[in-house]
Amino acid sequence: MTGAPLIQTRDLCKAYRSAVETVWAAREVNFTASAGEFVCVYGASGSGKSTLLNLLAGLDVADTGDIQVAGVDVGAADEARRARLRLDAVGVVFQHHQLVEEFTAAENVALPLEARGDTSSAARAEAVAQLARVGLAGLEDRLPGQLSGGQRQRVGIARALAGDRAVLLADEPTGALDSAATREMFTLLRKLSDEGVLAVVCSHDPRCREFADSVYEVVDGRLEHR
Ligand SMILES: Nc1ncnc2c1ncn2[C@@H]1O[C@H](COP(=O)(O)OP(=O)(O)OP(=O)(O)O)[C@@H](O)[C@H]1O
Repeated sequence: MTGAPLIQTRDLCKAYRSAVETVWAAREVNFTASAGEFVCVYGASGSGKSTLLNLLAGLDVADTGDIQVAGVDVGAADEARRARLRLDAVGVVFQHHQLVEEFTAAENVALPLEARGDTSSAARAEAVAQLARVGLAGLEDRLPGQLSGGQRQRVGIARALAGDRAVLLADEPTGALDSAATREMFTLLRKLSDEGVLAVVCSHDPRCREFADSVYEVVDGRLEHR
């Protein structure tokens, strides 16, 4: 299922400059992706995958070019507006789950909801629903240390999607997982896309491409459709 474009970039460029060199981490990136799409992005180490995700998430700012995400002009948005975009529409997960170890699964998922002003009972109900959606019903009150690596990463996905966020940006989400948990993670991401989520997944793992609707390679900052 694919629908309206949720991400559109035009000629996005980002360079990192030091006294000795200029590294083009994004070069004229033109990228469109829609609701319900599972996009796999791969590329050599240092090619610019994380830079692209960080630009899409508004965690980093492009030098030139346009970027629209969920109806927001990210290039024109200030830091507060970009943070709000992440709370409302764009969830991000990384290789390491970045859960708060002292909080239960449900408390972790509730964090962004409480940050945007939901009451604690509404946040808890939504957290329980999101945990069920990622296959963790019944494990809401476990601490991260009482979950497997794959389960912890699922909590991270539930947290990223909590509040009905439509875009999921995942940077090497299976990098710390074994082979079976990796396959389960891609199966979950496929299911979420089938439910309407736009998932943009940077992954070295070739199995990611089997599950994706569209596949891109980043080569020296350029995004090439495969
Ligand atoms: N904050 C920064 N300052 C300077 N250079 C940077 C910075 N962030 C990234 N780079 C450089 O930009 C290029 C792209 O980096 P990026 O992390 O986006 O690549 P990547 O494809 O995600 O790599 P990996 O697979 O190793 O995570 C690399 O040459 C990197 O060294």
